[in-house]
Amino acid sequence: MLGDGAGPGREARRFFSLGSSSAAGPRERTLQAVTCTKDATGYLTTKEQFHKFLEARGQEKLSQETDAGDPDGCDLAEPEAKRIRLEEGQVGDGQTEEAAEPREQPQAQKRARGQNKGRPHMKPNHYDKNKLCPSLVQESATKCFFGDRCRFLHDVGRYLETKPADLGPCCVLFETYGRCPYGVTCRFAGAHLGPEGQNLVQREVAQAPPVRNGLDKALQQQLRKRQVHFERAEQALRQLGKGHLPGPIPPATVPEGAPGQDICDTQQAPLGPGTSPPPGSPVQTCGPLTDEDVVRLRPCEKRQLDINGKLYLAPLTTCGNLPFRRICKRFGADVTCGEMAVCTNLLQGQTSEWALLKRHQCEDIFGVQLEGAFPDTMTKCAELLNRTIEVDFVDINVGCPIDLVYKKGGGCALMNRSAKFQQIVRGMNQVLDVPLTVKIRMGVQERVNLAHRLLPELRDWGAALVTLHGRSREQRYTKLADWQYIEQCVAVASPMPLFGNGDILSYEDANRAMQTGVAGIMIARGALLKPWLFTEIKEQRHWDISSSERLDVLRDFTRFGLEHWGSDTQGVEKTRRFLLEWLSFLCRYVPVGLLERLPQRINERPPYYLGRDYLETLMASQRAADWIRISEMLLGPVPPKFVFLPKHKANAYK
Ligand SMILES: Cc1cc2nc3c(=O)[nH]c(=O)nc-3n(C[C@H](O)[C@H](O)[C@H](O)COP(=O)(O)O)c2cc1C
Repeated sequence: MLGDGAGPGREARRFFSLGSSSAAGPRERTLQAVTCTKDATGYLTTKEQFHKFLEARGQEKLSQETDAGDPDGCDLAEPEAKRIRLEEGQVGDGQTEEAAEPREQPQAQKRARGQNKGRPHMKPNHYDKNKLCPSLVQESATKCFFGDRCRFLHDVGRYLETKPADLGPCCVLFETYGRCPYGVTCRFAGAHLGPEGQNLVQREVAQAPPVRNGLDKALQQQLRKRQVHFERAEQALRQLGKGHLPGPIPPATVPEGAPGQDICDTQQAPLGPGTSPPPGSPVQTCGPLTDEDVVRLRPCEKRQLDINGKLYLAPLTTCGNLPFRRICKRFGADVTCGEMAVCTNLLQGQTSEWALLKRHQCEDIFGVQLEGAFPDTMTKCAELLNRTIEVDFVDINVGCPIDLVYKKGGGCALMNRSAKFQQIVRGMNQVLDVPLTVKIRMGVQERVNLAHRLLPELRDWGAALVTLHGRSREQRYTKLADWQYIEQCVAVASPMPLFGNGDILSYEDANRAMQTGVAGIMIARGALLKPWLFTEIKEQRHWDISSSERLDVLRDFTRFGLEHWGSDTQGVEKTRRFLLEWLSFLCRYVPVGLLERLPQRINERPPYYLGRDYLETLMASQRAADWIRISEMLLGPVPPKFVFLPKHKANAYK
């Protein structure tokens, strides 16, 4: 029996078997506690007993349960009214599908799906009423433009009187870059403030900025004023409107019949008005011409995406943020993708949407994912991204089940709108210099599979790769992914590579998946439950990771988070919220050493169990208050009146 070794929490050791309940079919096997160590309270099978036991051991009682997590044609243009805004962190797929729907019905009447509605919404500045004016923090800023009307403090002394205590002696930004841009507002400011309160600079910032794909302020202005021209997109859309099915337009367009004529590299071209030369005038060059400039690219000459056999970390709204992806990269993820971005929000220059495109330098094969329902906005957005960001591929989310997206014809709905779907794929493909990939589901309704019919079409439309999530929209996470169907689809997609996605939580799952003939696998919840899964797959082993090693992983996440979101109060609290969202999934991991039979399966619901030490027990708790406690170990005490309810019902097993 595994997990039988001695350890500090020996008396609390539990063993679990992966038995099938008599009523359940082979697919609905549950995790069952088969052995419990007794203490005065008897078998620790209930929450109350579990708490009593902890109390008896002198451990602090785990906090009370919150209600977090219930266990369980030719028209190419997007109508203005249909433009949508997803709330920050709303999922593009997965379990929070109703998060943005209007509340027409009382909560009780609705089917409990995988998201927590009515979450307390905190404004970002909620914690920092006594904020210091940025003009006093930013080194480049000289004076406050708002003068007397500025609502922030201008007296550093007064600010310091109310500023909460430092959270630690070391500032990650100061340590990494030799200076902390948050200066006196940093929650670790003691590490870099001089005797007179001046912000110290240790050394010059030598390395290139690690995060790419930021939104340039000038471009944002132009987007907001709708001054950006989309020449390639418009050309592509014109052709599509006429019923032509064109191939990709080369990055630098050459007027017909004028080979060798001067051209302007669109990558370098300014984006605003006046960027296009007046009609009839020769197109200007920005540098010497290459052969590629003067010869049209054929589809086969587009940049290729060769990720066969690689481990692909799925796009994960809210949870798949840049700090989390850095963690997964360190554990061996090969391919990463940004969280789903709404194309209309990108076209409007929304800062929060553009933040989803950011790429860390460790992300060597990186793509971004777009959601949209109309060829014009999707094609324009593709052109915009082609000119402005560094990516290896662009993915379209045609698996998104959320009603808000679906009802507007996006996400999964595109699988039933093949004319629009085709125009989107062809239009985007035409303006992108990087490969276009598509993520789909089996279909929309449970017993009406569409993927096998769409895959040959997607191949003809020019998709470089498709990922198939082996479930329908209707199914959500209620049943296991259908890998048999994925296997059938491999042949029809060929020679286009097909990645398979669904339920991979161990190297055995990964091996089985690869045996279906897919080009590679995409991992979503498996990475949230145990980001070291990538190592397990690569090293073909189960890793009985200790609770202190897991805490180190979380510590790294908070360091990456502070680097990414900032080390001032706002950055700390943002890091905490994303950590808490992740913890709502992490708690589902059952340590290898406690399992009687390996491996853990993703649809198995772990019972209440005791870990081999206090931390392991705490990490297994499904209570938001215990996740908060873990966050406090890493980021200090939460602000007064802090509340947290996860967006995703991570434990929505069915
Ligand atoms: C929290 C969460 C967020 C997700 N966000 C996205 C997303 O933004 N885009 C997307 O295509 N799929 C998204 N998905 C779906 C996953 O990428 C994946 O297709 C699905 O979870 C099945 O894979 P799994 O069984 O490995 O979890 C999300 C899933 C979860 C659990």
